[in-house]
Amino acid sequence: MAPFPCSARNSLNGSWPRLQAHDLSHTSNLHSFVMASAGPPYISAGKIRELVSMLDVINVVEKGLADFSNGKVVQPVRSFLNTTEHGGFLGVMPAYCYSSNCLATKVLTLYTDNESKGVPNIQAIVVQMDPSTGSVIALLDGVTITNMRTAAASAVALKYTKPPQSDLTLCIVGSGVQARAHAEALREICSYKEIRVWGRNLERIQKCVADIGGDAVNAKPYQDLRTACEGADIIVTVSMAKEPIVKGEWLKEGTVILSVGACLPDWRELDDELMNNSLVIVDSRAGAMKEAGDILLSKCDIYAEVGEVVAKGPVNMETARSHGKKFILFKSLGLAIEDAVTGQLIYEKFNQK
Ligand SMILES: NC(=O)C1=CN([C@@H]2O[C@H](COP(=O)(O)OP(=O)(O)OC[C@H]3O[C@@H](n4cnc5c(N)ncnc54)[C@H](O)[C@@H]3O)[C@@H](O)[C@H]2O)C=CC1
Ligand SMILES: O=C(O)C1=NCCCC1
Repeated sequence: MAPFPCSARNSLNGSWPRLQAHDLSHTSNLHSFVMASAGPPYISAGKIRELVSMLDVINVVEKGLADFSNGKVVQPVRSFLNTTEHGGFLGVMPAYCYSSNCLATKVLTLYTDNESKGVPNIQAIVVQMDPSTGSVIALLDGVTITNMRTAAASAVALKYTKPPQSDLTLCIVGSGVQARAHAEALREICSYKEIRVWGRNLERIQKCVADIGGDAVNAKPYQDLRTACEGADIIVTVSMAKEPIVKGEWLKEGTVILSVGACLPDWRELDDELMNNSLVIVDSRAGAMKEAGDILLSKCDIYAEVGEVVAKGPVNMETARSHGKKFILFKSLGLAIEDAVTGQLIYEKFNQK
């Protein structure tokens, strides 16, 4: 049955009035009563971190990506509108998947210089619905979900492309929110002899290094980007750059690049040499052909979707070399299904408590 009696919601203004006595006759369980009287729960950042681990999120995102590439997900390429006068964007990201029993939409805003205003550059809310009725079952903190599922998607890509050696050097390009989330998620997949963190501002790099775990995880600050990239086995780019900042000529053969920034068609983080020498794996071909500036402007080829790689098995440098490539690169743009499966997992754990 629906999680709340029809009469509990005011159909004119969509508000959630308090339960009326006569509604109880339609209400057969406590869950329905609570939903009807208080409206859908809001699951906060702190609660989300209590309910799910990064590994939990990596596991559901891996299945979500495989389902996506297998045609089991209904999801349009997201739509972005510009708030031109304020230099920002609003994005809407709906997804439905029968096999993961999830229906959700994320609404997000992307601004690039909110720091001076004391708010994050990316803000979001996830609206989770019951696929069988369309009823809203929860509102969830979308910033935490975005941080965790984005880093989880990169972790899935790394799981299927990781270099064979055991003591790896990870270079993180950017020292913001995603830098921290990626340090956490990528440590679930490999161990590192050094984690290099590059940024433009020493104080912020040092803060990021400390937040990641400092000496305990061999994290070190780097102020020169070329030095940070040279010799790295894995490079994750999580900056707000709009021009290419990482150059292919700096990298050693066999480097795995997880490219997370530059999510708009005229934004870049990586130069043409890097893109054209990489075996490129994307989260969504359709998304990449609309939004990925590094792919569109370098005119590089796309090898596969990461969900196809999950289904078929790991890709290594032998595959890359057989395609005439020196690097393996995952281009992440962010998919609504990643939010939907993560939101559903959090909602289910919330209800088990
Ligand atoms: N693929 C995906 O699913 C997602 C991608 N993103 C992208 O990841 C990137 C990082 O996001 P957050 O960590 O949340 O942002 P943030 O604002 O917390 O951090 C951005 C970092 O980039 C640096 N930066 C800003 N302008 C730069 C420039 N011109 N050159 C070099 N560095 C610059 C900042 O100093 C900061 O260290 C953004 O490009 C964002 O759009 C974010 C969420 C999801
Ligand atoms: O998928 C997301 O969420 C985002 N992708 C690109 C940048 C803004 C957030």
